[in-house]
Amino acid sequence: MAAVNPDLQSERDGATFDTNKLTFLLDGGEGMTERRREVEAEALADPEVTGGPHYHFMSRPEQYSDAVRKAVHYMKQAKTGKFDNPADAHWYRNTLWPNEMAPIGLHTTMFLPTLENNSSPEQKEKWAPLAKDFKIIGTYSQTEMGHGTNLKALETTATYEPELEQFILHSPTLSSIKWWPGGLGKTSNFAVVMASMIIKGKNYGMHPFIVQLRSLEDHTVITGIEVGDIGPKFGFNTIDNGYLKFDHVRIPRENLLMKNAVVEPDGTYVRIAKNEKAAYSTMIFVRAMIVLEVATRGLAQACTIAVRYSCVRRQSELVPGGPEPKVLDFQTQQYKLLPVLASCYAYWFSGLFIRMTYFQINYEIQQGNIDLLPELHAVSSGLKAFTSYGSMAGIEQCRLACGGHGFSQASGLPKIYTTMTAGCTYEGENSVLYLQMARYLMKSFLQAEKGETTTNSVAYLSKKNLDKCVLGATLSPDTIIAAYEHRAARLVRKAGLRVNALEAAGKPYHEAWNLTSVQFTKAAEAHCHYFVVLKFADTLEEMEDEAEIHNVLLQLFQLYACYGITNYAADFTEDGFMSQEQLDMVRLRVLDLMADIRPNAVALVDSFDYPDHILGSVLGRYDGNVYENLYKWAKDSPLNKTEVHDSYYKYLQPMITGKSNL
Ligand SMILES: CCCCCCCCCCCCCCCC(=O)SCCNC(=O)CCNC(=O)[C@H](O)C(C)(C)COP(=O)(O)OP(=O)(O)OC[C@H]1O[C@@H](n2cnc3c(N)ncnc32)[C@H](O)[C@@H]1OP(=O)(O)O
Ligand SMILES: Cc1cc2nc3c(=O)[nH]c(=O)nc-3n(C[C@H](O)[C@H](O)[C@H](O)COP(=O)(O)OP(=O)(O)OC[C@H]3O[C@@H](n4cnc5c(N)ncnc54)[C@H](O)[C@@H]3O)c2cc1C
Repeated sequence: MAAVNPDLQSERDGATFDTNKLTFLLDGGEGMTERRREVEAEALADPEVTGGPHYHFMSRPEQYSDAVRKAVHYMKQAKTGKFDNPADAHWYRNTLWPNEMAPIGLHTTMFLPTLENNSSPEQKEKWAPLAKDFKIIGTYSQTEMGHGTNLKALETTATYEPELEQFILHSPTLSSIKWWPGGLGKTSNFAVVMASMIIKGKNYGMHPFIVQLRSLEDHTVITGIEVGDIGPKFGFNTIDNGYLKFDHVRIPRENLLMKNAVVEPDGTYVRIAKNEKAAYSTMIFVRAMIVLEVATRGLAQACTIAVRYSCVRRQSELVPGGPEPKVLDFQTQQYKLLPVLASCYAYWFSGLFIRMTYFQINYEIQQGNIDLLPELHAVSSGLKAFTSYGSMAGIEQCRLACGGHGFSQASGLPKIYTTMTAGCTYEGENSVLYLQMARYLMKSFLQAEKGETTTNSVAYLSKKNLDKCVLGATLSPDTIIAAYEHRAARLVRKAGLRVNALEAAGKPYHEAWNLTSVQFTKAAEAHCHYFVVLKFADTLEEMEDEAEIHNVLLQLFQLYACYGITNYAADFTEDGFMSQEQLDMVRLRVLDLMADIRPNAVALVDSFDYPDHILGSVLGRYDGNVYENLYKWAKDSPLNKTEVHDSYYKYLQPMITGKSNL
């Protein structure tokens, strides 16, 4: 390995804590880190993983094709049973497709989980092994050209015919064509298709059906089905998001996944699930995973790149006539990057929390206890929206902080951004998810107004909140949490009271709701902000024995919280809760905290522990040897393969010389 750039080495030498120990905390324990590193090291040593063509120098069809090559490599490895632990599979995939979507991504994240969680025991026994062994490759096909959000309006029909015990799948309109499912266009031969189930003229709403799309022999499309790729996108170009149209395609009754509802041979419909939204369960799972796996990790990579580069890049003057400083020594550069880095840590701890909570509550749900489903739905929706919006803005901030070189694909940042930002839309558009959280907040507000106790994430709504902020210069976690609680409770209450007032003035509830939805979206955001602050504080409380790490995490916590207060100052001050003096103090503390964190900035991003291959960035290389590798990158550009490009002979030469050598 090349020598490390001394400007980065000096940062590492000056760190006040052991990065390894912080990595253990982020991974969930030393054993988890060791295992992740083993899996990554094995993948990195494999030329099938690292040795393919250069991602950025391929056309889109080449990018897709190379991603399929990798998919086959992955599936061969998986078939040996080496990824029986889902976490191992996950680390391997992240190394194989760094910031790319695998053509079989939906197979692993939604198709298989839907088969496992929505099938009857017999169906699970039949389908899950086929999917696990990649004998069939599937996707999750729900969204249509006309509707993604409003699932009640999905137009694809599955009409039951008792005589033959079959469902007939049909796409009755242009807008009913399935549109967007990942891996649908060219890769998958099966899909879970969400369709409105009709029995004897009655529409029972969206249900999951397993449907074969292509021959298992030669991949030709099944009669009555039309399927294809939807074309190039803002990102996600290694995956064939697709369209799918049915023309009266018959499938057996048994292809309705029957864990939550059964259709008997004579067409009798029997609901089994206690909650009518049981068919939405895979979406909850993915939303809960997006927080850490998509939003936070994307941001962590962008921070790694921008912070390292900011310690390698020297520009301008700090001391008149003095040497050019590292750009991270400018306060404005710290202001661009360090609050973003703090938010990344904040999201990380919320991500760990919601992942664990998902598995705990889902276990309860599988045992038949659905009491906590509304809480899980609300928190996973809200956190997915809050963290993906925050990461989207944070990654762009990181790109801006890298100046001109940030705009080059060599920075790795455009790829990280376009892949991550899709997470603001898929799996529930963010405003729509905030409004789901808002429904929960409205209900909880009404409970609190009645004097009932609210619990879990909304416990603060029925508590007596402080009227005056007691935040002082020590910035204790308790006083910070109290301030965020006050803000969220006030915004929820204000929105709730407005709904009530509009209704009292004669507006129907739906109109009162729509007229309050901007306020409610802000209330939902404030609630999520509070929750993320709370989970960060909980993490600090649980790890008090690691003094050096605790110190630096406490600084990050304080920076995250203070920066949030300065950004939303009106929310904290307009009702007189926080005084102008307190706000001024918080603003100054942001600057002081940045200075405190600055010496550990590189160590804090090193702790995310991303191998260079995953970062895919010339600017963020671990060794900091940026300039020589930027030069190499440019020389590798396909446009430089010949001294004179073909376009000269085609277009320029005839214009300049009046003749053509072609
Ligand atoms: C190791 C592993 C790593 C993994 C690593 C992951 C990587 C990850 C890569 C991903 C790769 C790309 C993957 C993209 C894949 C797609 O994008 S798949 C398509 C996703 N589509 C969506 O998310 C659609 C969004 N829309 C919806 O979810 C619903 O229609 C809405 C917006 C929630 C509204 O639903 P609705 O039926 O109109 O319901 P609504 O009348 O609003 O509410 C009725 C009641 O149901 C409740 N409700 C609504 N939804 C739910 C629910 N899901 N559950 C429970 N209750 C619910 C409401 O709270 C409400 O309750 P009440 O207030 O009445 O008590
Ligand atoms: C990269 C990517 C991958 C995807 N993968 C899959 C997949 O594998 N499988 C699959 O089935 N789908 C997939 N999707 C589809 C995705 O789930 C939907 O696009 C998403 O749920 C948003 O729905 P929509 O497109 O209908 O947006 P729309 O609902 O049309 O959103 C447009 C605007 O309308 C607003 N809006 C809509 N309804 C409301 C409301 N009730 N209140 C207030 N505002 C509202 C939204 O906030 C938004 O601003 C994917 C999408 C993308 C971009």
